[in-house]
Amino acid sequence: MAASRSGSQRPKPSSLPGGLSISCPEALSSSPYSDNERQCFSATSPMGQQPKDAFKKTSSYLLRQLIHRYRRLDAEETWDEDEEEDQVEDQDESEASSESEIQNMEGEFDGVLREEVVAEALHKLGRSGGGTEQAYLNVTLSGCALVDVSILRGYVHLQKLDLSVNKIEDLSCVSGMPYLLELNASQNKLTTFFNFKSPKNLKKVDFSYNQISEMSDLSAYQALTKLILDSNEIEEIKGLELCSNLTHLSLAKNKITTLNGLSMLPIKILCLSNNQIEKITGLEDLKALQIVDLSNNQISSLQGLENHDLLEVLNLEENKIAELREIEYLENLPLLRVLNLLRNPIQEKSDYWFFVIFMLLRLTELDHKKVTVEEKVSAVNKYDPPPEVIAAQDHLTHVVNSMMQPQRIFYSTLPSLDAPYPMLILAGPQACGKRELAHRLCRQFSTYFRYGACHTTRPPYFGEGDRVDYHFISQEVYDEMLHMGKFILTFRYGDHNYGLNRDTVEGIARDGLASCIHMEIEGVRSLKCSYFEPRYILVVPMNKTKYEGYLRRKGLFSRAEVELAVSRVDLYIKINQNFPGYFDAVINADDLEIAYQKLSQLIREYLDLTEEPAKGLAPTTDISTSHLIPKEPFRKLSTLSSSDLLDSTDKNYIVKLCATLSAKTPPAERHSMQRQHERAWQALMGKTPPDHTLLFQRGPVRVPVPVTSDLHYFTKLGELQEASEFYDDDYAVTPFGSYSEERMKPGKENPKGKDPGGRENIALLKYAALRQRNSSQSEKPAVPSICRPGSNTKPILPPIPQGRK
Ligand SMILES: Nc1ncnc2c1ncn2[C@@H]1O[C@H](COP(=O)(O)OP(=O)(O)OP(=O)(O)O)[C@@H](O)[C@H]1O
Repeated sequence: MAASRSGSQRPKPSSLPGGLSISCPEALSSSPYSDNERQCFSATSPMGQQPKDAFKKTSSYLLRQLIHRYRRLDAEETWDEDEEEDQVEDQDESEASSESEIQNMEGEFDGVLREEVVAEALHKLGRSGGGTEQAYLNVTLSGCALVDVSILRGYVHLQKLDLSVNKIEDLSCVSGMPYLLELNASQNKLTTFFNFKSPKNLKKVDFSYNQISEMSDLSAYQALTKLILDSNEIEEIKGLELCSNLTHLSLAKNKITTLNGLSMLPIKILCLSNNQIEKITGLEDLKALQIVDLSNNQISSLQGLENHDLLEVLNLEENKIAELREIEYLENLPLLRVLNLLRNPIQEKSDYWFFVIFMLLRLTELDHKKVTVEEKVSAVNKYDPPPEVIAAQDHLTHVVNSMMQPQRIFYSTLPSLDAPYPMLILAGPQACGKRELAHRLCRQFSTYFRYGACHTTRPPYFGEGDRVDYHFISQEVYDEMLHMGKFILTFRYGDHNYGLNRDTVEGIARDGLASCIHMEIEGVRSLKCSYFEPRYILVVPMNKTKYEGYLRRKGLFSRAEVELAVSRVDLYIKINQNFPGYFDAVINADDLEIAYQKLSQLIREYLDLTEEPAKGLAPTTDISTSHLIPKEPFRKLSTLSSSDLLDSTDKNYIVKLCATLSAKTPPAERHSMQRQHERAWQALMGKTPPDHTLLFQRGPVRVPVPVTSDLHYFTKLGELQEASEFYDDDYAVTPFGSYSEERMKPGKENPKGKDPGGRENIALLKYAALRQRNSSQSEKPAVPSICRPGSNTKPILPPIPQGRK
């Protein structure tokens, strides 16, 4: 018998008692032996020919064992770790009921493990630890109501021992198992901790759901990799110092208050949920931590987690974390992907969700919810918006603020067939000389440009003139202007606000001049969101050392201001490199004189002031403009060649393209726009049109209309011409304004006597019929109102023509 134990060999019955197979047929089919094993066993074991009466004695134990196993298999199908507690309860109930069943069948069980039961529970035949024999390596005796398992002491080849869900108080039998690798003694009645001589290679131990109250020295268990001690009564972590292979430690549902005794361990998975921990101290040296569960504790700060670079999953559900700033401790954890902060006071913060996502952009799951890309983008836009978003927000603010004020027509928005209102923007870092360049340019080309002084809250430097360089205003005035929608764009630089006032541009536009303004890149970005389409010239010092020296010598700026300005040089150069065409031209500001010559040359080209088109940007010495013959205030872009259009680096491609396309606008459309333009100017000059609409007027206006029947001209803007097409004169009289319904009747004579035979009326009827047909075929065109209500009110803003926003 001793030989059979030491070999972990068990007798294999050739047949089971008949009564057993009838009462529990599934138990037989769930027997762990394969045919192969059986053959193997009978071939190697001297116990293979066990006498039949031995089984009669043990049949009741086998029955117990099989019923337990049957129930366990049944329960395993629905096993879920999250429901562990419930399962344990169910299992307890199941144990109790199976126990009573058995007791009913065979009387009281004394809890002593017998050899026959072990024989049935052995499985996994393999080479023994010594490598010399075939032996059963595993035994599963879970849920057998065992109290005394001392018989196992002789099973020296066991590698895996499952004694879970029993009533065991003493595990000293394990001392006789030198090859044991895994021990599951969960759900027993153990009060002592590892009270057996250490199996040298013991790796995984589960002592959960026992009554252990103290951890003892485990220095003998150096091979230990996984230790589960959940649901005990442990108050202090200790004895683990020499467990140099321990990677998984679980001490959930104990009475631990501090995280001591864990230093220098290679723990990757640490579970300390449902304890009484208040501070995360003592984890500093656990550099391998990957998964940490500290849920259901009393933790109020995340301090102590900031250096765990390998941390991937962190569960802090149901703690006392209240402040958003606590998230900063997790900010630099590069691998953190899953975080649970449910049921913490921090959840009540209004910014909680997006703030945490923003701080921990690598998260894939927060509070059991997947973090989407859209949420990450929103979080970034909220807390650290990219420059484009800042510019869009700035633009939006000014549009909304200005829309809330009474509307009026702007000179700078007047429709034009050729190009939008001309503006020149000099962009570059602070004090690079762009302001001086702008002033010189406006002096030289004073019939074309005027300097547009921005508003600023900064005090003037010595020598600066109010309204000459800036409009110097107080913060209160600035705020007031902002709320009144006065600005086209604003920008905060250093401690001061800057803004481009719409009235500044309007004043210059009213005088028929182009605006020349200098600003930083933020202003450029915001302006690019608007309908303005200026030319942007980048003025940037290429020699940073020289630039820095110049700033220092100026004596106006603090060290930090100088550093900021110099650092922005690279920003400008980078933008110019990364976004070709972002600036229409770039001028090196290292030498301001050369820079000005280049600028002036460029402007003459733009204005088409030279007889010969400029070849390159070689500096010119004579910059007097008296000999120049300006053809037009701004060169007609529609005359540009296709090579001009392809050259998008130094000219505004879109403007040229639109201008070229506009050259192909049908004549009727052009006439309509001309009329619009004319009307808008009249309105600006204070002349209120007699009718509300710009297109249909009462007074006859002579408009050249080509004779054609092409219905293509039936556009909203060309409605006037639609009707005119039914006349064959070159010049038609716009009819609607002076026609009453009475006049529309066929046969009625034109009061001016110009329509013999009612041709005009017929034309109008045809037109009405065509409009009707047109409206039923496509989108509904607005039927021209002959007399709109409220026609004596102020004119509305004219629509912005194609090519503009
Ligand atoms: N409305 C604006 N939007 C954006 N940037 C602006 C605006 N107004 C001024 N700036 C820029 O803010 C920066 C700081 O202005 P500051 O008056 O201190 O410098 P500056 O002496 O005018 O510089 P520079 O001589 O290069 O024009 C300058 O680069 C200026 O061009």
